[in-house]
Amino acid sequence: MISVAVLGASGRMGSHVVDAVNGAPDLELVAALDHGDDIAEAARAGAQVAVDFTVPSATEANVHALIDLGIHAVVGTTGWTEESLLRVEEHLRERPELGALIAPNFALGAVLAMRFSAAAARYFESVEIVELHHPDKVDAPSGTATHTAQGIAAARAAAGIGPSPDATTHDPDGARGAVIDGVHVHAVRLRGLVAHEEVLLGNPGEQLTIRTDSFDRVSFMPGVLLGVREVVGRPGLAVGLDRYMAL
Ligand SMILES: NC(=O)c1ccc[n+]([C@@H]2O[C@H](COP(=O)([O-])OP(=O)(O)OC[C@H]3O[C@@H](n4cnc5c(N)ncnc54)[C@H](O)[C@@H]3O)[C@@H](O)[C@H]2O)c1
Ligand SMILES: O=C(O)C1=N[C@H](C(=O)O)CCC1
Repeated sequence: MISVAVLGASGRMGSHVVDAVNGAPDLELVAALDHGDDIAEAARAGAQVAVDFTVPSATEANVHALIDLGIHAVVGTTGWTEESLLRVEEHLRERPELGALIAPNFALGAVLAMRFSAAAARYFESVEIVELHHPDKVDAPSGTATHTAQGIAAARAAAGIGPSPDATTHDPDGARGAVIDGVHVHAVRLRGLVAHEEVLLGNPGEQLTIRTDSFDRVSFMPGVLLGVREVVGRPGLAVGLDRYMAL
């Protein structure tokens, strides 16, 4: 039995995680904490793993606190940077028995879409990303789109491919979107959506579209539970659920 605490337990994702943990025969929910609660309560309750679905401004501090408390971390909250990930990696070296999984998207379809996009990237001249989410989301572009762009850019760089062609010289209103590692990312916020992403890859005369849709937050739960079960045996930092999957 793995004892689990949930941080952000009252939120859209956290409340689903509470239900998923309660429904798993091999997991026990020992703490459901939200804003204003003392994170040390997770340790007092005996948590081995804490799942963090909070806010980008709080998640890094939560992970450092969990490491100090001797608790493995499974993190879905977005907003991570190369620098904040490095700080966690360094902190974990002080506690070599602990693991932390930080994953921008736990939906299996999204994990595969990120992998497929990186695999396809070297074969296409042009690539752009459109991410589409519910309008209550506080961050843009999405963590998933950022991670997807980084994977695509790394694959293109490794293959010696230059930037996507783009003749734009006049764009005073930013219509070409954000640019992450050279990849244009467009963010849509629309009532009715949950979490969606399209990767558009173009060549002369052809297009490949890789699309993933989460229609319901239950789609993230198998990945979260996989992370909880695996993190206890995988010390160090892992970024992306694919690190725990045999892909
Ligand atoms: N990785 C994934 O698969 C995935 C999926 C969906 C959402 N997300 C990300 O998860 C995060 C949460 O999304 P959401 O839709 O559940 O947001 P939400 O606003 O519904 O929930 C966030 C919760 O965190 C609480 N909170 C804020 N600061 C806290 C703190 N310091 N300690 C404990 N709780 C705190 C809030 O009170 C709230 O209840 C976002 O960053 C989002 O992008 C990731
Ligand atoms: O609903 C959100 O917020 C989501 N956030 C993640 C992201 O930013 O990529 C994952 C999808 C849902």
